[in-house]
Amino acid sequence: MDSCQSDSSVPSPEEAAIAVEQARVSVMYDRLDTLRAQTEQRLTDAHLQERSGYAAIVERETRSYEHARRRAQLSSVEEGLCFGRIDISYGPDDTEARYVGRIGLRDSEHDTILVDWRAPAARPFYAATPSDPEGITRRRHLRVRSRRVLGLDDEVFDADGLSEGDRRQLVGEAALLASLHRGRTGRMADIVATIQAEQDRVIRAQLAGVLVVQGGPGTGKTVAALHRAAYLLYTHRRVLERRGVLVVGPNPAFLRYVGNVLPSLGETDVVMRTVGELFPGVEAAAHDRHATAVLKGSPRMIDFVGAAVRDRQRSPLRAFGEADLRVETDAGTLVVPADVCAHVLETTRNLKLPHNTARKYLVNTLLTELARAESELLSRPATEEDLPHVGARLWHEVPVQQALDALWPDLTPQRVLRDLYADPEALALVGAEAGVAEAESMARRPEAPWTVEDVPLLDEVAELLGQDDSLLRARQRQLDTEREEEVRYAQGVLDFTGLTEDPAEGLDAVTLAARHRDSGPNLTTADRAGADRTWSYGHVIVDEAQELSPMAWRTVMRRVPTRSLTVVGDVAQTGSAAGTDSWQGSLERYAPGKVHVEHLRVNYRTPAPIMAVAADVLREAAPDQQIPESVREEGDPPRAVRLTGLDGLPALVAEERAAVGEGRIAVVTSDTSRAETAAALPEAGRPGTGSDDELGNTVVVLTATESKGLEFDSVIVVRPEELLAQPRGANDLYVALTRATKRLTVAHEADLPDLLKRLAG
Ligand SMILES: Nc1ncnc2c1ncn2[C@@H]1O[C@H](COP(=O)(O)OP(=O)(O)OP(=O)(O)O)[C@@H](O)[C@H]1O
Repeated sequence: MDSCQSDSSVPSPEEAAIAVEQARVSVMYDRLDTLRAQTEQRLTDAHLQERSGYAAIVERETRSYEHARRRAQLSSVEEGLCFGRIDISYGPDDTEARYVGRIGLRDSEHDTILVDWRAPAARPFYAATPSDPEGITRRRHLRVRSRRVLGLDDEVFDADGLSEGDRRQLVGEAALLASLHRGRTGRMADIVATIQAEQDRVIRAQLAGVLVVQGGPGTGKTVAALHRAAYLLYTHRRVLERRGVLVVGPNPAFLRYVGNVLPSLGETDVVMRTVGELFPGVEAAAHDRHATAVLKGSPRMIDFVGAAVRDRQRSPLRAFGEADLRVETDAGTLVVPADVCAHVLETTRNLKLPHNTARKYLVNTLLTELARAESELLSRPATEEDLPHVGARLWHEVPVQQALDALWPDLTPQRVLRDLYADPEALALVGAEAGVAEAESMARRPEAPWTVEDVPLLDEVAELLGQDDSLLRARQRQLDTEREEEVRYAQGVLDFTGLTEDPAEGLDAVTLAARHRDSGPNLTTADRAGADRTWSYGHVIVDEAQELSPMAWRTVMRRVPTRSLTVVGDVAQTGSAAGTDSWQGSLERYAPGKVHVEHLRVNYRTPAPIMAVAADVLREAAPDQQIPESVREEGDPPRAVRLTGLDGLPALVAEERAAVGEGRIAVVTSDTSRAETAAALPEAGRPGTGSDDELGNTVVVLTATESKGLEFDSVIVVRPEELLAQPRGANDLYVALTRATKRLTVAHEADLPDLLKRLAG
C-alpha cells in the first residue's frame, strides 16, 4: 500500500523511493503485529496453564510477568518504529541497507529486519559525520506517521566533495530542524530519531567511572542523559536490572516533565527522585533561606552532625543536673555513682559503634550496675551471674527506661534533627563543639516541614546511628502488610486457576505467596530500591547536578559505591546557594582519576537572536563559560516591554497567545514577585500545586529556580532587575532567558538593566 504516490503515472524519484521504503516499513509493522499477537497468546496460555504444583505456578507467574513486560515494550514502539536507514558499502556492488528503529526485529527466518537504536550495529547512524563516515555511504531519515512513510531526508557521504563548512554540518539537519520546530507540549519527547553525533558519544560512553556532561542551556544534556539510561539498561541489562538505575532531578515538576521519555523508549525500571526524596519516608520540596541553605550544604555539617549525635550521649549531670545516676524503682532509689557512669559512657563511646548499636551495650551495662545497687539496697547479695537477670527485670520499670533513655536514647535521624532545631541551647552547644558559630540560625519550630537541605543531613545522621530499630520495625510492619497483600494475591491465583488448597500437599495461599516472593516477579527492582535507604544502585544519573551541595553529593555517592555515574549540568546555571562551580572540585575526591568531562556545545532549544541576549548575561554570570551555538539562526526578535505595574501582564500574555497559537507560555519571576505575578494571572498554572498536569497548562508562572530544565514556546521574564538582585542573580536571569524555544519578552518596570541593553535598540 502506498498512499504517497501522486496521480501522475510516472512517480518522481522521491515518490519511488518512498514506495520502496513503505514496502519495507510495512513488513516491519506486520512483524510487530505478529509478535504482539504471539505475546498476547503466550500470556493467555500462561494464565491458563493447568499444571499444578508450586514450581509450575511460580514458573507461570514469572512467565506471565515476562510476557506482560514484552507486551508493554511492543506497544510503546508503535509510533516511529523505524526512523532510519544506513547504507553500508563492503565493496563495489556490495551494499547493505540496514534499518534502525526503537527495537530490534527479526523475521520468521530469523533474519534481522530492524536494528535496535542502542545496538552497536546502529552506531554509524548517529556517529557518522562527513569527515568520518564510519563506512556508510548514505544515511536516510524516514518520516513515518501512523505507519505511513511521509518523507525522506538523505545525506550522502562523499567526503571528498565537501567544503569545511559542510563538514561541520549537523547530522540529519532537515530531520532535526523539523523536530525542533514542533510546538512544546509540557512533556519532554524522546529524540531517538535525531540524536546528534556529540550526544551519541555521551549516550554510548562506558558504564564505569564518573562521566560529566557539561553544556550550556538547551544542548540536550537532559535528553541525552535519559537516552543514556535506556542505552545502559539495554547494554548491561543483567547488572542494571538487579541493581537498578537512579535518576536524580532538581524538582518534582521537572521529573514529571521528563517522566515520559524512558517509558517511550520501553524502559520503566528506573527510580526517579529529587534530592528532597532520597531519604525514604521524607518528601521535602521547600528550600531553606539562602544563608541557611549554604550552611546546611557545607562540609562543616559533617562535624556538626557528629557533635549533634554525641550530644545525645549524656552524663547524669548533663541529663538530670546530678553527678550520680538516681532512679526511683519499686525497691527504692537506686544509685550508680558518677565515676562508674563516666566509665561506662567512655567505654561505650570507645567501642566506635553506631549510636543505636552501642546503646545496647550501654543499657546492658547500666542495668547490671542498677541491679548491683538494688541488691545492696535490699541487702540481698547477688552473684555476677544473677545480675543480668535482675537487670532484665528492672528494664520493665518505666523510670529505669526513662533514665537510660535520657542518657543514651534510641534515636531516629528525624528525632535528632527535629529536637536539635527546636532547642536553641542545644544548637549553640553543638555549634560550639563543631566550630559552627552560626548554628543557631538553624533554629525552627518542631512541626516545621523538612526542607530539601535537611535530607542530606538526615542521611548523614542515619549513617551515625546505624541500623535503626524503629525504622526496622516500620519496615517490618510494611513487610507484614505486603505479605498480607501477597497472600490475598496468591489466593486469587488459586481461585483463578481452579486449584484448591491442599494442606496435605502444603498447597495453600501463604506458602504460594512465599514462593512467589522468592522468585520476586511482582516487586520490581525499582520498587525495592526506592524504599531502601542503603540500596546500592548499578548506575546513578544526576541532572542539573550543578545545584547539588557538598552534603547532597555525599548522599548521592552513598547510593553508588561503585562510582558509576553520569553527572549532567551547567556550572553557568548554578542558582542554588551551596551549588557547584567546578566539577573536578566536587567529584574528584569521590572517584580520583575517574572523572571524565564531555562538552556539549550546540544549543537545540534557543534561536540565535534570543541566545545573543542570554550571552550578554552569561558573560557576567560565568565569564569562563563557552556560549553554546544555536542550531536555529532564525527566530522572532526578542523584545523588552515597559510595564507600569503587573496589571499589564494579562495583555502581554494575550499577545503571546496570539503569536504562539497552541504553544505554551511561561511567565518567569523573581522569588519575591511570584505571588503577585500569579495573582495578576489567576488562570495560569503553578508548579507545586499538586496537580499532575500543572505544566500542561497553556500559561504557567514560575520562579527562575522552578523553570530549570524546562522549556516553553514563549517566555515572559518579569522584573529582570529583581532577578538580578537575587543571590545568584545573573545565573537566574540566564536560566530564565534560555527557556524560550520561539519568543522572548522582558517585562520591566525599572530601567532596563545594562546587561539587557541589547533589547533597547
Ligand atoms: N538531537 C536532538 N534532536 C531533537 N531535539 C533535540 C535534540 N537534542 C536536544 N533536543 C531538544 O532540545 C531541547 C533541549 O534539550 P534538553 O532539555 O535536554 O537540554 P539541556 O541541556 O538539559 O538544557 P538545560 O541546561 O536548559 O536544562 C529539548 O526540547 C530537546 O528535546
